Amino acid sequence: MRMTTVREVAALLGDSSLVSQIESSLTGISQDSRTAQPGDLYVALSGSRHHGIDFADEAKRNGAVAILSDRDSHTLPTIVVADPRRVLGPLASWFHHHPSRALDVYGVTGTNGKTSTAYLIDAGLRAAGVTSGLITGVEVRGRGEPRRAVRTTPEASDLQQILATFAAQRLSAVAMEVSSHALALYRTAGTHFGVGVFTNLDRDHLDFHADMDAYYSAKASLFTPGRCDSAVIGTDDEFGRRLAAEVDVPSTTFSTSDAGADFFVDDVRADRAGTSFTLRCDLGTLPVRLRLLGHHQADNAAAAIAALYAGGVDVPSAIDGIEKLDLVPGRLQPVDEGQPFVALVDYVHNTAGQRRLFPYLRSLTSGRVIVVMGATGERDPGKRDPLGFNAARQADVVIVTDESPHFDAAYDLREEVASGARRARSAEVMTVADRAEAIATAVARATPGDVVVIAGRGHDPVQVHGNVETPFDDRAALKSALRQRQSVAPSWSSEG
Ligand SMILES: CC(=O)N[C@H]1[C@@H](OP(=O)(O)OP(=O)(O)OC[C@H]2O[C@@H](n3ccc(=O)[nH]c3=O)[C@H](O)[C@@H]2O)O[C@H](CO)[C@@H](O)[C@@H]1O[C@H](C)C(=O)N[C@@H](C)C(=O)N[C@H](CCC(=O)O)C(=O)O
Ligand SMILES: Nc1ncnc2c1ncn2[C@@H]1O[C@H](COP(=O)(O)OP(=O)(O)OP(=O)(O)O)[C@@H](O)[C@H]1O
Repeated sequence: MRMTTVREVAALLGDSSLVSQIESSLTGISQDSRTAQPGDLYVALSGSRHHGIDFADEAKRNGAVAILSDRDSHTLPTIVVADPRRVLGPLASWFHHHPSRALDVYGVTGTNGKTSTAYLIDAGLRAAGVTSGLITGVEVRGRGEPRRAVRTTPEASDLQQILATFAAQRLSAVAMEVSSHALALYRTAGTHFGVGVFTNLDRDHLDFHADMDAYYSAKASLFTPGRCDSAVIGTDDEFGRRLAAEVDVPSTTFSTSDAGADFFVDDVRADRAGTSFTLRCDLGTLPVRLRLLGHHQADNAAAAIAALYAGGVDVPSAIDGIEKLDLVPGRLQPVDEGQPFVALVDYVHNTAGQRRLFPYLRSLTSGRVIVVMGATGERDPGKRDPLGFNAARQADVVIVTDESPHFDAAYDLREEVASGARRARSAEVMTVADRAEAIATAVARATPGDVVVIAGRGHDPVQVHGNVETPFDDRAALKSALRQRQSVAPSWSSEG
């Protein structure tokens, strides 16, 4: 991608006089009136609920000096362009002196595995001596204190600010998640990716994308020549195979099923201690032993290794770091209070994730698999029934509870999931509205040798009812329930 000059920005913005006029006074770019700062250009976007221009007065009160929008405003000097959302990213990149050009940016997209793969890439970079920043739905981590993430992929103005901070901190690389929302909403426009990774694609987010084709196209747009130098593509599903056939940038494939892939994952073994596999590639036959749990982490590790190879990183050193990664927060995270059964927290929230997760859980026990689950509000209603059905087909006890209803009715969410579970006619199904109580119920029902998994929220530190955020961490709640049960039954005598 060519460097964007003021002239090119003016072309983007269509009004060079105003650009040069504001350029000297511009000290920031914001797309939210509530967080606009003195000296900001406020980008008033048209959205599904509001038009930002309606908040121009607030932006002005907060010190904004000009507006960029698709319509004029009498509140502040306004640059009018046809599609401000498309312009925002390149403009923010220009404003921050194109930070992504000063960093090796690894972008990971796909339905599942984005967070895990980003953490694995980061671990591999650090072990290979490459200073790396991390931008995931869990945290944003540079050299300073990590910050809790607000989005899986930050808004365009925030993203460029973060990348500029990483460049100023003299980091050499970034591993980041790229959500399909971010791609569809041009949040990563203006960002240059050295390596783009496509993990997999299956049904999710069809509340936002019109259909699977639109979902695929959003993901595929990451791998556009000029925006992304090389692609690493998982070819275990039809969309990955389609992308590998269509992509116009140099690409590398990884697979657990196709021995002809550039990186072939063979002989995967997953137990309670970790996951081992053999990676066959032109570097040879590489044995890999992860501390991470679940067969699917072999897929993510292969994606990370292939990405680092494509990025020119020393692979043996990178593998050493990947093997030492203890945990991806909230992804099959064990909670152990000495109980005689396995207790895990996982972020699985779609049927593709369940299809990989439940066989692993089943492999850990000759006893029962007890799952606590629900569905988040304002997300793909069409997946709720299948989530319940699929869980009940593979678990023995399904306890349906609240996740974050947002403005959806919590009772309806639970009933949609529970009716799917009951339809499976195979597991014991119950609904417990209060999440802490649901977790305590699972712990109370568990007997020695069982597996308990608290699914759907992973690392998520808050539950959202309406617009009220209440702190709630599944890992802490599970720990508390285990301690509570031990306190009343120190011998863990079974109540199941
Ligand atoms: C579905 C989605 O992603 N929507 C995003 C989209 O909202 P929108 O276009 O509907 O915007 P809107 O709410 O109508 O507001 C229009 C404009 O007015 C601005 N505004 C609004 C109110 C105000 O007081 N002041 C103000 O300036 C907003 O910042 C926005 O620019 O643009 C907004 C700002 O650009 C985002 O905040 C908003 O993210 C919402 C909050 C969201 O929840 N997004 C989630 C789904 C998301 O992005 N998730 C992905 C991962 C996938 C997942 O979570 O399922 C992620 O990358 O995090
Ligand atoms: N490669 C994979 N294939 C299938 N399922 C996976 C894979 N990796 C992880 N999962 C499952 O999906 C869940 C989410 O994993 P992860 O957070 O790494 O992916 P993600 O794409 O970032 O998810 P999200 O988009 O919700 O942030 C995990 O808890 C696990 O159950």
